[in-house]
Amino acid sequence: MKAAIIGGTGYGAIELIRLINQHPYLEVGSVVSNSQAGNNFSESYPHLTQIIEQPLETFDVEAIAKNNDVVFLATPSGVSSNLVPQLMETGMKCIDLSGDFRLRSLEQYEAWYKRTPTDYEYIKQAVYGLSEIYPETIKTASLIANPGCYPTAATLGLIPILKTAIADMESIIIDAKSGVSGAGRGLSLISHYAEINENLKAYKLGAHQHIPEIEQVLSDESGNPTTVTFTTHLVPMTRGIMCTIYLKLTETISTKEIVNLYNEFYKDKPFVRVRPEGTIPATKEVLGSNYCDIGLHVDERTNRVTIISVIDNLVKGAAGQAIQNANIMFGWDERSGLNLLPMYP
Ligand SMILES: NC(=O)C1=CN([C@@H]2O[C@H](COP(=O)(O)OP(=O)(O)OC[C@H]3O[C@@H](n4cnc5c(N)ncnc54)[C@H](OP(=O)(O)O)[C@@H]3O)[C@@H](O)[C@H]2O)C=CC1
Ligand SMILES: CC(=O)N[C@@H](CCC(=O)OP(=O)(O)O)C(=O)O
Repeated sequence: MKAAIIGGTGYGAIELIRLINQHPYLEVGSVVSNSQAGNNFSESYPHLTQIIEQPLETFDVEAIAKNNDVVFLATPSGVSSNLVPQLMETGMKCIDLSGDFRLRSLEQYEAWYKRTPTDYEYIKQAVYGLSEIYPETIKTASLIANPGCYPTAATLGLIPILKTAIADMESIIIDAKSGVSGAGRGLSLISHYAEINENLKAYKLGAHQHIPEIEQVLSDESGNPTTVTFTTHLVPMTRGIMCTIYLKLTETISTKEIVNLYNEFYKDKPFVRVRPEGTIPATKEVLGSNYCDIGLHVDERTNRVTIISVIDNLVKGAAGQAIQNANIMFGWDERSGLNLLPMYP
């Protein structure tokens, strides 16, 4: 099956190509670029010389529909919302990595993304692609809103405990850190070498576009309107996200019991690894892989639990989860093309 990739020279696209290139049922089809159409792909990414040698194409809906079976959009928010309706009209299935189809409320989208939302018709059709939690709806979807990188790590870390009666729902704090590839390939002051090297920055306090996305998922999964305090930080590394999550417990429970609870919740989910009591995951332990690793610790003095959830932002946080969703949509083993050992060191 051929996969078209839009936003061809960005980091999400290049990661999709890496994964599709070794997928048993998918192959790289059209690679579409707004800025580099006509150039050879390996001019943008010389590390793929003699591996992906094909011209970057302009966005031509008919050609994409004729030559491909599925489309991955690795385009920014505000761009995907223009392209997806055109692609869907041809009957193609779309998996969108941007935030354009994730929020059910148009008002929330406008308020947090500061942009005009897409047509509600498409929001209604979009299925939120958190693979471990919504496999049944993903199976029948025509449009997947692939989750944001921070929301993937945060919600996978929180959902099992929110399903119990032991979580104080008003006490959730998510302290999140990302490597700079999370900001994409485009140049910006925040990720400029001299600005981020040997530096640690908090950003978008109380204003991050992932706040309503996290709250939407947690509200759905807990059955109660849920708010969170969510703070993002940029750290001087290339890949990786760590969410350190704190919440108060309403009952006494040991670390061992909570680890058991998470193990039970994720027992059939190959990409979530719950760490044994006493071991705490680090970003490097999931680097280049589709794993989300979760570590847990109950502080019996304060009756708070600390949850550490780590992913590679470009894999489980973007392209890897998009492939996992394609696997579920097309009825393949969800691990197809994703049997990647983390790269260490
Ligand atoms: N980086 C990450 O860790 C994650 C990213 N995402 C989301 O995935 C999407 C892609 O992100 P990422 O690859 O990192 O970003 P990049 O900035 O690296 O790439 C986005 C690409 O989209 C294309 N593009 C940019 N502006 C326009 C435009 N106006 N019209 C058409 N195409 C345009 C460009 O490629 P070209 O000129 O070749 O078309 C650009 O390289 C974004 O929506 C992002 O929010 C989601 C989760 C994690
Ligand atoms: C490090 C960094 O800058 N990360 C980005 C994540 C962007 C992203 O992937 O978000 P959407 O897909 O929701 O647009 C940020 O914090 O905005």
